[in-house]
Amino acid sequence: MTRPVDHPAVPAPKIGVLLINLGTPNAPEPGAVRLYLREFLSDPRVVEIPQLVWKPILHGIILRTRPAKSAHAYRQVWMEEGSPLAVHTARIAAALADSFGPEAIVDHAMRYGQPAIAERIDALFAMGCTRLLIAPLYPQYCGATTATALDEAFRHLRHMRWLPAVRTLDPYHDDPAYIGALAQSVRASIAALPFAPDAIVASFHGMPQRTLELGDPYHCHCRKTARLLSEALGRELIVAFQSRFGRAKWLAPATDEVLAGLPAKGVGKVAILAPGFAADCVETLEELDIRGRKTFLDAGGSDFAYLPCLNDSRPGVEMLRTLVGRALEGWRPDQ
Ligand SMILES: C=CC1=C(C)c2cc3[nH]c(cc4nc(cc5[nH]c(cc1n2)c(C)c5CCC(=O)O)C(CCC(=O)O)=C4C)c(C)c3C=C
Ligand SMILES: [Fe+2]
Ligand SMILES: [Fe+2]
Repeated sequence: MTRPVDHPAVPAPKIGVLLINLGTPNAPEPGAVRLYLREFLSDPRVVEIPQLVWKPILHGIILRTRPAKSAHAYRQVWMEEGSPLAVHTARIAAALADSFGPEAIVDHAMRYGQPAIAERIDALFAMGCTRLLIAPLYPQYCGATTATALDEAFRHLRHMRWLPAVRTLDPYHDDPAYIGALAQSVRASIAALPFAPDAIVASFHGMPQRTLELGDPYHCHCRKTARLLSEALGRELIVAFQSRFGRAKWLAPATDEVLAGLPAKGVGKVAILAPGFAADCVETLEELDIRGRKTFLDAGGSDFAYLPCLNDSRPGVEMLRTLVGRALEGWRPDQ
């Protein structure tokens, strides 16, 4: 009879915190943008029309025309270190690095492109993490963002023999820590402006109206964020939805139409923020700060300010420290 062998000393469990954002091209060039769009727009969580109908449109039209147009947009906002979304997401992860004790490793991944979710889960596991918090950096839940990030993580976990214990970060659209961070950030940005805005616009990324009708909570989450932020600021916010894509009806009102209509309503000075984006990216910096500004000024507005996302600002990082810290409760021996 063989005697059971004692298991070698098991080290204290380590925690991996994996922040996930959307992903972005490697370069502001049509080829790199095409690769990125092909992966992103082939995801059935993002484009919810039958693949048999969608694939010929994607490959026959979109991927032939959009990469050059989008590359132009990316070029205008590209930073020395890379795409703004990648740069800000990496900075957020770096700022959180030592926040949860020596047993926790903070890392980041992208749903599309690099660093890939599978690769970072493997790296965390190789570093000894037997507990994993998957944290999609989307305050408002949407199938097209939150769910697909989680899908991808679980798809990879399926192949692992020895699974870590897994938790996921809740959407945080109505969390007082998030609303407080937004309010603090907006107040500070507005105090630094050379003008007092007549109106503040909260612009969220849009999605098809049909997705709302199918039961996705994203629209309700956006509305609730805006209501709570408006209460915290003690002033009205105009809610709008940007980044319309394709021919279907998207959530209304559209940000560009709202901006074009404000001067005729007596709003000459406007400030705009994008509370649904954890990090500034092409959608905020090019679509709002460059194109939105032009739309508003061309329509007769006199002053326009784009208020930056939370990024790795002090209130933004403090907010994530609170949310992630709470999600790790009971896992950290130092608590
Ligand atoms: C923040 C939430 C987001 C939702 C909801 C969302 C839905 C969604 N997006 C598209 C199509 C595109 N989005 C693009 C860029 C983009 N989208 C988000 C976030 C959400 N998208 C971010 C953070 C970014 C920026 C990426 C970057 O590299 O900086 C693009 C690519 C840019 C372009 O070509 O215009 C497309 C296309 C759909 C169809 C969709 C559906 C619900
Ligand atoms: Fe998008
Ligand atoms: Fe856009």
